[in-house]
Amino acid sequence: MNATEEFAPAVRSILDAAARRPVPDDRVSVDGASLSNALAAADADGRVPLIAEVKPTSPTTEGTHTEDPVDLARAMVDGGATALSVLTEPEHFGGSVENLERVREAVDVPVLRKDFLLEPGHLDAVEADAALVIARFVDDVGEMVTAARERGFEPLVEVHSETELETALDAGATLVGVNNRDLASLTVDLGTFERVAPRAPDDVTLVAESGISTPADVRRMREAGADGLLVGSAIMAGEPRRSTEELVYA
Ligand SMILES: O=C(O)c1ccccc1NCC(=O)[C@H](O)[C@H](O)COP(=O)(O)O
Repeated sequence: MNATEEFAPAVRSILDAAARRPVPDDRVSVDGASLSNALAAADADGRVPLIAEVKPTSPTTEGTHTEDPVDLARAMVDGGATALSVLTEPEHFGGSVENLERVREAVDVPVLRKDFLLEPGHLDAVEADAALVIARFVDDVGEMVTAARERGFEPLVEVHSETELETALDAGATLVGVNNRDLASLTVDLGTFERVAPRAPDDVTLVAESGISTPADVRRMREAGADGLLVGSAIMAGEPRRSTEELVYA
């Protein structure tokens, strides 16, 4: 991992909390549904392949959404979401492994575990279909990609720069998220995806993450090559079914 001094204080706090998390004794083994196949199927159906995020709060969100995560998840799926992302980080995002378990039980779409996983043992806290691996935060991306696949998760490797993209590809990632949010400063710039995406080979499934809030943003990311979009705040801020629909049929 890069020196943590370069990150915003909120991100340093997230990483400190993640490092303190206990590692479960038993290894998870799951027969996860393929997130990348689901994104491709939605695209073939003429829908925007959208991963809607159950995100109760965050360091850049005011207040906390207290609705039942299962109600939110069902509304997002009814609105046309191809897959869901569920925050499991408790201290800064109001998430939990219980939220993920309940949501995955209630819906019939792939569910991504959204958390700050620093070592293979952190993957063992809960079953999911896919797990986020943030290239900037792990010492060995290849080790995390292998560990995720060994457990049956599809790894979504998140990058923010061309260099991190190279690291992800060298690690064998086939599903890559380009985060428009700079985790050093927490600023969002959709130009990040536009800059990084052209460097990825065609056979990699590319997800544009963060800062997407309008149908125009959706079209912009799709034109830049996004095979999928990950949207949290904009959906949580509105009525979740309607705000999902607005983006899925952009
Ligand atoms: O969202 C934050 O405030 C945040 C702060 C610090 C580290 C990570 C953060 N977000 C993680 C995410 O990746 C987003 O939840 C996800 O991409 C959705 O973004 P958005 O649609 O902008 O809510």
